[in-house]
Amino acid sequence: MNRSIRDADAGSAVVAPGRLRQEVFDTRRRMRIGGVFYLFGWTLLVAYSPLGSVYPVHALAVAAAFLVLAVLRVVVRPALDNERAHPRWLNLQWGIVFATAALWGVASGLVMLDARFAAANVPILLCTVAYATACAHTLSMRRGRALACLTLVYLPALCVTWRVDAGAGPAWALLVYFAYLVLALVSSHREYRLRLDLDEELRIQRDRFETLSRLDALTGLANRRHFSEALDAEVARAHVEDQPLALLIVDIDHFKRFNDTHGHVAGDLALVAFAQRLREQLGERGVQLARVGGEEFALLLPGLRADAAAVLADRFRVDLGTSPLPLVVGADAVRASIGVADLLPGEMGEAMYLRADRALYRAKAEGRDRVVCAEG
Ligand SMILES: Nc1nc2c(ncn2[C@@H]2O[C@H](COP(=O)(O)OP(=O)(O)OP(=O)(O)O)[C@@H](O)[C@H]2O)c(=O)[nH]1
Repeated sequence: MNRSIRDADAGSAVVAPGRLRQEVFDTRRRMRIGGVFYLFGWTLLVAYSPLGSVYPVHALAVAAAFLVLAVLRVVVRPALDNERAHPRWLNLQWGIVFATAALWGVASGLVMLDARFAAANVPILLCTVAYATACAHTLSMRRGRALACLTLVYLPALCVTWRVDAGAGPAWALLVYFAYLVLALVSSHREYRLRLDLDEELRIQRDRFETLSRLDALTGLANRRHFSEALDAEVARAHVEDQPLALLIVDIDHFKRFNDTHGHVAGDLALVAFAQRLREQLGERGVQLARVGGEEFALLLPGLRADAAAVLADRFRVDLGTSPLPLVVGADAVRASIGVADLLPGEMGEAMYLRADRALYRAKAEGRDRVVCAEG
């Protein structure tokens, strides 16, 4: 898991989509308003030194650049649903942040070098320390990039302080604080990665539970809950595309007797073998094969009318007799009754299911081991 962030830092796109999406979300949230503070800091040092009157055009140009960069941070939005655009957006956003940090570092360093603007030194140092601290704590999504930002903001002021201050005390203090910031960045990056790992683990668990909640544990087919949703979706699609849709409900005959005679375990194995036979013979034709009850299965057949679906169903039924399921020695061949319905104009999935179920009921009532089509 950790590899993905390292890869991302190296510019590779090998990052799990969920993680990348989260990183984009965090980057947006953490970087959005940061540019405004640089503009504020620059305004402060222009206001507290003669910089504005000595170099009015330069001072204004730098302020305009900070303003543009601050606005860009806000207006360049990520398309959260377009995962392929995420790496590009991240690079762009980091580019804006690098430009802001470099502009602050160079501009503030040059101002500090000029003795005429000494009054600006204290605001510059305070702002520099504040921005660097923010870099270390809020840009921890990418360690390397955040370190580069931190250095761009901090290093010019540190170097100039070292040069102009005879006692070097403030420079040492700045250096020690820089070391602290690097350590803080490393630690907050580790915590960030840990959080991503936990989030991803939770996402995987949630997806696993979601899948399990839609599966029948015994046969591995979809369960009734999943089938009901698929039925509604297929019915809606069939209506929109004006295509036929058939539904089979397949029920094993006298399964209680089978259980009573051969035991529940043999019954379970029979259900598994029955599901397997359905899968092999009808699974390819149907979009959705599910176990919807104890010994009851359902299958949707898009593009088929009831008569064509009944032909398939009867072939399956006859095959159960001619090629019995491989079951416990001595067990009679498992037989099944099948109800068939096709979609009527404007009909809802529930109503279609009810008609197929009634057809199945008739098949049972008429003696079992047969296919009956629903009345329209
Ligand atoms: N072994 C096993 N039996 C199950 C399972 N689920 C349901 N059954 C059994 O399936 C039987 C269904 O009985 P009935 O509803 O009377 O149906 P039937 O005996 O097949 O009779 P008809 O459907 O009318 O032909 C019951 O005995 C249930 O205990 C299961 O997961 N495993």
